[in-house]
Amino acid sequence: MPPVVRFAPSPTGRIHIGNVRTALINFLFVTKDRGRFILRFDDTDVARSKQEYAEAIEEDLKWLGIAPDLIVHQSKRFPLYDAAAAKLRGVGRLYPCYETAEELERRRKRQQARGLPPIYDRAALTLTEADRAALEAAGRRPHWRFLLDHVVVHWDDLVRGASHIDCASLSDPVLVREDGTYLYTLPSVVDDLDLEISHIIRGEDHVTNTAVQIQLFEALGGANAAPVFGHHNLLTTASGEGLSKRSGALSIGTLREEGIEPLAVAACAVLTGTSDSVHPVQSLDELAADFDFSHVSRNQARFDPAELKTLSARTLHQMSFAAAAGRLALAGISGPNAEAFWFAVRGNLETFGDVAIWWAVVEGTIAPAIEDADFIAAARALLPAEPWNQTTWAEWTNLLKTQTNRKGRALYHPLRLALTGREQGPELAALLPLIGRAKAEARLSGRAA
Ligand SMILES: Nc1ncnc2c1ncn2[C@@H]1O[C@H](COP(=O)(O)OP(=O)(O)OP(=O)(O)O)[C@@H](O)[C@H]1O
Repeated sequence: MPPVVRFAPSPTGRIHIGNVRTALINFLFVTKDRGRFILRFDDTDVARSKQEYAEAIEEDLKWLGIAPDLIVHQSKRFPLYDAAAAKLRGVGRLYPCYETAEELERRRKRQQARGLPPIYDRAALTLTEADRAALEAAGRRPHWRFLLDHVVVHWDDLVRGASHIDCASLSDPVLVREDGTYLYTLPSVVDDLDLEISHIIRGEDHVTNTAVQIQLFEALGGANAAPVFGHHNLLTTASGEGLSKRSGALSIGTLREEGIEPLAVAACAVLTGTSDSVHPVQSLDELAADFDFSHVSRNQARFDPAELKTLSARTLHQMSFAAAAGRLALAGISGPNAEAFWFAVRGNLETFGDVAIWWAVVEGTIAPAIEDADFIAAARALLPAEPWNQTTWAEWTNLLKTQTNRKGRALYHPLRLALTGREQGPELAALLPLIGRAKAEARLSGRAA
């Protein structure tokens, strides 16, 4: 059976590089085996979730090359959660509790003072029908806890290997609040069962939820209903701080606005914190082919925006024309010279937007900078006849070298300034035939052309 995975963000902000690590690792995992990738919005918290964030997350994933096979919103699936809660109540695994937050806090402090672990003491289980009726008559509304089995839960984690949690060391988790709303745990498991998720791959911020969830999977779906789990390390900022959608740090939207390449974001998000080097890639398929859970480190990994910027430029430097052509066309760069143009300039790009500068140099009008008028006049007089090709530059400058005795920077720099109006740039051997003789001659005469 091909794997089915999900990426389950809460739509409470723009996704950041850490969220994208999770999304991509899931996506790469199923890409290899032709499985399904489900985007599930954990939007049961209606106060904090926003449709505009959900749309932005879809947009950001699309920009990265992730096309979900299915998109679901938890806010539209409440009847499923109600049915699951009813089933748990029916088998005695969901019980009402009436303690207030203050009472629970006092109890925790007493336990700590006596050197006991601060876990819920299950006092509510001893309430009689009459006790409950009295509490409700006094205006108390229950919250509902899942009755854990006090056993050690084991799972074989895709990243962390053999893992276990002793559920006797945990409080029975609250699944339903006083106001009837659900905490994250129950809807998550209900949907994973309903959508037949085979692998839950997520950040290690969720490790502590796993044992509870495995018990819930079994309570709702029977023995062995739990999927395979994998918890990868988290990314932090360069100074080691955690990332949060709500703070907006290192959001994909910002990186995109800065002109960072999506494939560079993907490579950085996936390869940082693994034993593989962070290197440019040509496609998500290439990343997928090389991805291996055993390469993922157990430690948190720092994400360095400076490294991403360099990687983005390196990604452009090796991008094929086929990959660039659509975007070049959108920037108005097409026609018979487009491919030669791309190969001439890609090695000099910091961001893709820089193509406009060089397209103006070869196709538009620029103001030349004449540094050494006599030399430039001599160069103009020696311009070869067309047709021009990649060897024209060498022929022309060799001739100039012998005639003027110039070499190195003194020979090349004034020519570059006159022909491109810029101090630096792509190899002139590649640019010159694209500029063409008419423009070259005009620029060497000091005219804008
Ligand atoms: N820093 C991180 N590095 C890697 N994965 C992360 C990081 N932060 C969150 N994730 C993963 O992203 C997925 C979506 O998580 P979630 O929507 O809770 O994001 P969040 O950034 O923690 O959210 P919020 O700031 O809204 O609390 C989860 O699987 C989570 O493990």
